Amino acid sequence: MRGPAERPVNQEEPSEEELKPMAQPPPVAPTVSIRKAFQQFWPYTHGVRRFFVIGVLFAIVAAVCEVASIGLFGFITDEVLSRQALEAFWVPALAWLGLAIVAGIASFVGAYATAVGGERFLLRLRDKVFAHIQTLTPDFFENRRLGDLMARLTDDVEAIEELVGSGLVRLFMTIASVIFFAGAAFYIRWDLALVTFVMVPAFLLVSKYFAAKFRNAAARERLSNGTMNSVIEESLANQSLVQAYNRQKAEAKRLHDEGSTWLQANVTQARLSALYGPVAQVIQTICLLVILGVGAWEIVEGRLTIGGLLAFAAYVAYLYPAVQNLGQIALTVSEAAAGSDRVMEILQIRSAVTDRDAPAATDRDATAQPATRSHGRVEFVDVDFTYPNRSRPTLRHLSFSADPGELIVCTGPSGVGKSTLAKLLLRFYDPSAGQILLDGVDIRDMSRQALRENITILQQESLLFSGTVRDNIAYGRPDAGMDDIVRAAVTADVHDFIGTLPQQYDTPLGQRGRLVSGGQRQRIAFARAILRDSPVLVLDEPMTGLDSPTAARIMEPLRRLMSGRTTILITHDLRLIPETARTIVLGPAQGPDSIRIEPVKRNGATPRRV
Ligand SMILES: Nc1ncnc2c1ncn2[C@@H]1O[C@H](COP(=O)(O)OP(=O)(O)OP(=O)(O)O)[C@@H](O)[C@H]1O
Repeated sequence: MRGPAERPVNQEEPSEEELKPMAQPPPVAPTVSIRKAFQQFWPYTHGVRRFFVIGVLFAIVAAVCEVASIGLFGFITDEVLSRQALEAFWVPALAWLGLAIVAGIASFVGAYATAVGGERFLLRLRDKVFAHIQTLTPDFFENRRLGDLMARLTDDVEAIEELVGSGLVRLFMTIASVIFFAGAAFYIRWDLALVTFVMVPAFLLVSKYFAAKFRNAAARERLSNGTMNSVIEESLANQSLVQAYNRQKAEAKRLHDEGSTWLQANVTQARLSALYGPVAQVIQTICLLVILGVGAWEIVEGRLTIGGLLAFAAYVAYLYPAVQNLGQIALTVSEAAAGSDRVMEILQIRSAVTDRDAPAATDRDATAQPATRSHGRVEFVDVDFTYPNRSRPTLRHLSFSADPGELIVCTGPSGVGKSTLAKLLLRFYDPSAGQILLDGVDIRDMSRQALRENITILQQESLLFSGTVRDNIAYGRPDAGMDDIVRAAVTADVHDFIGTLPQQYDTPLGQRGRLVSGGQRQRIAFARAILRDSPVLVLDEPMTGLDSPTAARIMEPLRRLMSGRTTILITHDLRLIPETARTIVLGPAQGPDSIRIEPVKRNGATPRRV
């Protein structure tokens, strides 16, 4: 969170003063070219390309119909209007109507196919990016702001669709229109058409100038959109803290500041977009006037009919917006490139922890098999670990083993690495040195999925979702029947409490399960762990935040939960430690003897640390 607000916050509508442009944010130019961004995301269109092809083909049909209609208009002008021959009107008029209907149908089919292809592409790309993010270790999330990630998954992914989906279709359509209308203009009078083409480079230069500026503004807009989302997400997720500490105004100011940056970038984009149209319009008008002037002279000289001139002018009137559109597409694509840069960055991050492929596993241990249901023997063999962004090791020379069904208590001062031990066992990270074994197999030789099937972790804060009680208990075993769910709830001593809820097992638990108390959340989490029924259990401070009566109440369900499972109980709370448990006392990782295994802990005495 930021420091205290530096200037008073206006909680009403932002004043004119506040809406004045703030200090210009540093330009954030995308680091990838449009071509590279396109190459990166084009493969994701596999399976939907046919929609884009249909979109382009039907748009071309519509453009051909328009070209033919204009030809008919010229014909009607010369053959019907100039000669006042009404009988010659009906056939071209009917043909024109037919062309208009065909063009209408073709436009509809083309636009619809493009939209379907674009939406499917969006769905697929978002799924892929989300699936990729889920392969990354918790380390990635600890270093990122969730709101920004959400913006990348929604707005930025949408922008990419503009690049490789609808934007591409529009590009082809526009190029086809330029070719047809220019071809028709050349067909009528090639020399006059050449005059009109003299102005085309002016369009292209203007577009290039605008696109470069637009791209810069778009990159800033994408960035501030992500930051704004982060502020909203953080602030809403921590509302109780915000309100308890009277930080509403400061939070509103944070959002306002980020919103102002976003506003600036958007206003710049809108200004460029709005300016491009009139500038192009002026160029277009100059061209039309040149054509009319030269055309009038040609008519006077008898080298061109009025119908010919009107049709020619109409072709050019269609041609220039198409050329102008090319510039507009360049602006949209620039925006898309800014978004694609942010999505590509995420896709290029590789998880520090990966599943070994089969040959590598074979090199390591010819007998290694992915675990199905393990017996639950856990061994740490001389394990060292340093967090990626830290220079000092957190764990050094950690060795211990737990037999199937045994309880190992892990204690030691705060920050010494107890929770880290659990993260290593679940392969959120891999040790820097040493090995962790499950049933004698190095856990790096198992798939992460198989490993995690065998381990259930209960973290310091019981994490619940916003679904119902039933959904939350069945989270680790979605196929569980109601009987199993109820049995788990009874064992966790939470069934009676659930019976008092308005919709019993169908009661929604609210955002992060906040509609129930800490102790109730804890027991629901126990029921979830019981239902999952894995052979290894890691309990990270299961009593955190509970008062003595509540803690006493969950002791019995906790014992039931641990019974028959290899349990690593991380705790400072001596009430939890049974007489017979082996205790590991972690000390600061300064030397090889910093970890001590105490055989038995008695009389609630604190184990000594070496
Ligand atoms: N993702 C991370 N990146 C870098 N350092 C980390 C990370 N997570 C934890 N640490 C550091 O590693 C050390 C061990 O943290 P850990 O959470 O394992 O301690 P702990 O013994 O469980 O503490 P507590 O009893 O307070 O829960 C701490 O110094 C902590 O700051």
